[in-house]
Amino acid sequence: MSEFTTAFIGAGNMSRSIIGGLVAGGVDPRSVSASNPSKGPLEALEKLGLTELGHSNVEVVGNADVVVLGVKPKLIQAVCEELAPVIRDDHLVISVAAGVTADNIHRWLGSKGEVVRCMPNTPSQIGAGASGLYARASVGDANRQRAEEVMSAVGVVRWVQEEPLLHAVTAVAGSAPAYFFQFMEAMIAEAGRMGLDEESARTLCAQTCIGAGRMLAEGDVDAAELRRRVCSPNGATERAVDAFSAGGLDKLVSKAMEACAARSEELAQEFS
Ligand SMILES: NC(=O)C1=CN([C@@H]2O[C@H](COP(=O)(O)OP(=O)(O)OC[C@H]3O[C@@H](n4cnc5c(N)ncnc54)[C@H](OP(=O)(O)O)[C@@H]3O)[C@@H](O)[C@H]2O)C=CC1
Ligand SMILES: O=C(O)[C@@H]1CCC=N1
Repeated sequence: MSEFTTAFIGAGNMSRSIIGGLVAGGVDPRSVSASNPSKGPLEALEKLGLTELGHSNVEVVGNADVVVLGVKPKLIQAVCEELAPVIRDDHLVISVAAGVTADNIHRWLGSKGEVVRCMPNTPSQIGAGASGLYARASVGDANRQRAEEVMSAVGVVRWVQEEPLLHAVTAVAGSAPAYFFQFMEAMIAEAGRMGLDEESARTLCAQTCIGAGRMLAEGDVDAAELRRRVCSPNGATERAVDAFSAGGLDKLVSKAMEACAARSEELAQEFS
């Protein structure tokens, strides 16, 4: 990655995941700064080798080239207004907040900074993230490239040309690790009821999830065909897949993703 400095405002789950991924990927931790009101999250970052840590958002921005807004959506306006005096016109400001629009962020920053919205997910922490990016029309090529460079360092990136598509990115990637965790929780619990010890159930389940994900990501075969290849006619898998279909899995997934995207849209309205 090219040389630049990045300041994270808010050091909670998502910032920590991105910083963890950047550092694990070879970014010099001294080129990353972070601010947070409470000490706990900063102590976790100290363990990653970060030295520029503090409680003042303004001070932490210092001379950073890139500013990442990692606070909850309801705090974005206050944080932007606080940062407005130190944001330059050419600053790249990346917001990971769900919903909150790029135009609002730019306005709250005093109409300064080149604002890119990002919808990342927590697997960024291990370099296996999946992020959607959207840039305001005024963002120059250099900062578009830099935003992509930051997020590519922690996973795969896709640009969306229309901002509302970030709601879909939230539903399919930002929030989605939680769906898989919930699915795995249920699988591990059932494997336990069937008699497997917890460690074996967890290891076998997690590895199966990784393996299935990699087959889809790395091959040129679609998910439906990969599923069919596991289902021997009148075999064991078919019974499981039939049970999912009879239980309305497709509809349930649509309903869950629609609810997720709808909440993301609501956040955009609530914090405008
Ligand atoms: N978690 C996820 O999987 C994802 C989250 N996001 C987005 O990331 C953002 C952060 O979410 P997440 O990391 O989960 O939330 P967290 O609550 O884990 O982190 C938010 C952090 O912001 C800190 N904070 C509170 N007030 C301020 C302030 N005024 N200035 C600076 N920092 C402050 C909090 O500190 P303290 O605890 O001391 O109050 C906390 O550590 C949200 O906008 C969310 O929409 C996007 C994609 C995925
Ligand atoms: O739950 C949320 O609102 C955030 C956005 C995506 C993941 N976490």
